[in-house]
Amino acid sequence: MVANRLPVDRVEGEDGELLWRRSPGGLVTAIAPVMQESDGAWVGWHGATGEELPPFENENIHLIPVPLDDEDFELYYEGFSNSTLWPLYHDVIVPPEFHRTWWDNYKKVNKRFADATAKVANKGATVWVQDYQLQLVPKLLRELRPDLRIGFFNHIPFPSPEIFSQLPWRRQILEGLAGADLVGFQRTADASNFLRSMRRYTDRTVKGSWAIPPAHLDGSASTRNICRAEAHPISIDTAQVAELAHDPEIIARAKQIRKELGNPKTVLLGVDRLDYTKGLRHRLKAYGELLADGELVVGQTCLVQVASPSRENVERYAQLRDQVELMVGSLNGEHDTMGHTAVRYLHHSYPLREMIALYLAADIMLVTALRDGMNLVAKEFVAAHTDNSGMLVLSEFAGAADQLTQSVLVNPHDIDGMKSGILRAVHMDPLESSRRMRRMRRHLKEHDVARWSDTFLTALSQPLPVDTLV
Ligand SMILES: O=P(O)(O)OC[C@H]1O[C@H](O[C@H]2O[C@H](CO)[C@@H](O)[C@H](O)[C@H]2O)[C@H](O)[C@@H](O)[C@@H]1O
Ligand SMILES: O=c1ccn([C@@H]2O[C@H](COP(=O)(O)OP(=O)(O)O)[C@@H](O)[C@H]2O)c(=O)[nH]1
Repeated sequence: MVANRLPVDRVEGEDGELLWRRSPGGLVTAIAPVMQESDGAWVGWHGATGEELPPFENENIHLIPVPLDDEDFELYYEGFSNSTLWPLYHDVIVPPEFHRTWWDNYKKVNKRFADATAKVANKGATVWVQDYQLQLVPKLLRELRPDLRIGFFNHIPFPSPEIFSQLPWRRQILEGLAGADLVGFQRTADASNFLRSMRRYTDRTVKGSWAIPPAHLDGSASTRNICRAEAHPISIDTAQVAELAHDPEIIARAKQIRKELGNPKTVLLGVDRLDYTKGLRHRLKAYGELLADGELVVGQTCLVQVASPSRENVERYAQLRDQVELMVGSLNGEHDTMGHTAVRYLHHSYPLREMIALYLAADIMLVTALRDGMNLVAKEFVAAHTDNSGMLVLSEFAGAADQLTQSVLVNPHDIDGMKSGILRAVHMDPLESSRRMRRMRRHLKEHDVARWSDTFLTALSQPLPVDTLV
């Protein structure tokens, strides 16, 4: 497994001691259980800059750290990955920036990951590269180690060719990905966007889900390096979430959370990295209008919004924090009473057990992303409600909308539509909500993260249908 992040981050404790903390985000949530069951190694960055660490074990996973220095952090991680690719791939919600120095460093760091992987992979091994930070690794790795079988999974959306074409290095990125035998995406639309760009910007021929390099000069067909693109929607460890949801301590904690909120009739919940893709401002606007209209009343309703810190030095993230905190302050100023609050805003990151307690404490989960690869929070909320209580309000622009079709689907750009969606969820007949939650939970039981990785790895191991392709 090769990913920008290892499952743990190196952080400093209060007394300056060095500690390991679980890394943020859904990629780690999904990959960690898969790797705990495997005897492979995980190559990735350990979250701190300027130190080289030897390989080590953590929670039964063999970890191989790849170092990043301050310059890599600024140019490769905050720059090209999170200020060029991230906004470009998420519908240009904010304008992507294109800087040649960032691109140069992205190439350099991708090479470092490819070298580290080439060094540790056994002969003929399967290597699975994760996400947009490492799109050049498949090709670099194939050049170094033609014996490997290489898969790639893109956790975020892949944009339409019209948007992707803005990228000055679009051809190099596509060729980098095409080094993989199989490129997986969250949604069918992402896979077809990728194949359309392959057709438009490389010399490959696209046949169905295959991107085939040109024939050799002697006219013989080129069977090496044929790449296939498919949708493989990621999921969660459904059984683990359900098990934690039955843990008496966690159930007690959920009750305590509701009590501390003043036992309102309806608890709404949002849990997001503080990211402009998550639609936090749109959500707060809709909620604020429902309070102003008198459709929801403080004391009877409370919104708990967890906004976990993310990419804090990137300007757009710092701006978003200011905007969200201004909105929360103003909402609370206007609608709070002495005893009750409109929004309980928490700029923190919580461990899994507390996350499950929060899901259990909530009646309605609000996932209103403007664009999101999958959104595992939506799936975790449904899986945690093993009694089929509660309801999920879900943006149609999150990958999870393809699977959680029994949720209340909303377009977060349509504030009136979102307000009606929230009210529909709040007032839904319990028989109907319970039927919908049951169907979604059944889906998640069958389609968990183990099935995701099995299906992907099985597809990756299949031989090429050479006769039909060349
Ligand atoms: O590593 P960070 O920069 O701190 O960001 C955290 C992760 O965010 C993104 O998560 C995505 O993967 C999830 C699982 O597939 C998916 O549900 C979500 O929609 C995506 O946004 C990012 O893709 C990861 O690489 C980051 O580690
Ligand atoms: O305080 C927090 C906030 C989030 N998460 C986890 O982080 C993941 C977020 O994944 P998602 O796909 O929803 O979004 P991403 O952050 O990857 O864009 C989920 O597993 C959450 O349970 C967590 O452990 N603590």
